Amino acid sequence: MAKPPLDTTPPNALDNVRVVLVNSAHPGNIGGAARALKNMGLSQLYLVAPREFPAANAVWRAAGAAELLDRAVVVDTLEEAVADCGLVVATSARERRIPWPLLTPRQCGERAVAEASSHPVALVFGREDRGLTNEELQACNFHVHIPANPEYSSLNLATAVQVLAYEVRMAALEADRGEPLSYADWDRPPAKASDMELYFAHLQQALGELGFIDPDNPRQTMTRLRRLFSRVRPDDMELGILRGMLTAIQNHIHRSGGKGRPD
Ligand SMILES: C[S@@+](CC[C@H](N)C(=O)[O-])C[C@H]1O[C@@H](n2cnc3c(N)ncnc32)[C@H](O)[C@@H]1O
Repeated sequence: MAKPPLDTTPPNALDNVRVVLVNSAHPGNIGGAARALKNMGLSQLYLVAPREFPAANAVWRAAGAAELLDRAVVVDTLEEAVADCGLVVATSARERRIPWPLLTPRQCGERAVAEASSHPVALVFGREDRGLTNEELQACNFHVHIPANPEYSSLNLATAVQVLAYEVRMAALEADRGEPLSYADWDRPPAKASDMELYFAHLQQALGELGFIDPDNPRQTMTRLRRLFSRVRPDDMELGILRGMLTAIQNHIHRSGGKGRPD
């Protein structure tokens, strides 16, 4: 009897890493991404407002991975897709004006696997024609750029998914061999993406009341603060402390009947 192919899948290591496709235009790419995921032992596919889905072309391109399409989670916004995630990594084919903390694809795979044992991890991919918006990128902890030919660096969407899914699998196989990853365990889980969004809204409101920013026109200040906190990645308890501090500042402002900074 023929031996079954060697199963090198690390148990459970990959179930907590999801791939999020934002506003994909071509169902063939969704199918291609599903196939890439299944080839690499990943299974969680999230679709943010796909232009055409379900679609026969997606099933055709998915080939033997069509069940991932049946189980795909379809949501309206990126915020919903990553709400419960402790680590959110955006992929981008080009550099942005305000650079964000950057990971190589290899570091991304290692970090995703190291963190997936304690909380859901999201890898976010953009639209075929214009990638992710700056706002979407700024909702993520890290950016990953696949160092392709600088003269032609934009990969097909499903191909980009394949590259990162491969790195996640390689990191999972390394971890399974017991080779230590360079991330120390933390005593608390990192704050969830949805809690970070509530924090940023609270911060903007408090800084507005303080007179530090114009609430209607915060310019780059909020973006830079977002980047700062994305870099720090507070845990859930630290975020609670930060929100408590904001509330105390707001109470103080309200008690003194006005803005913090004299006009
Ligand atoms: C065809 S690309 C979008 C290209 C788009 N014109 C742009 O400038 O962002 C579709 C998606 O694939 C991923 N991608 C393509 N090339 C990439 C690269 N070199 N590094 C990281 N992600 C890449 C990103 O998620 C990107 O949003």
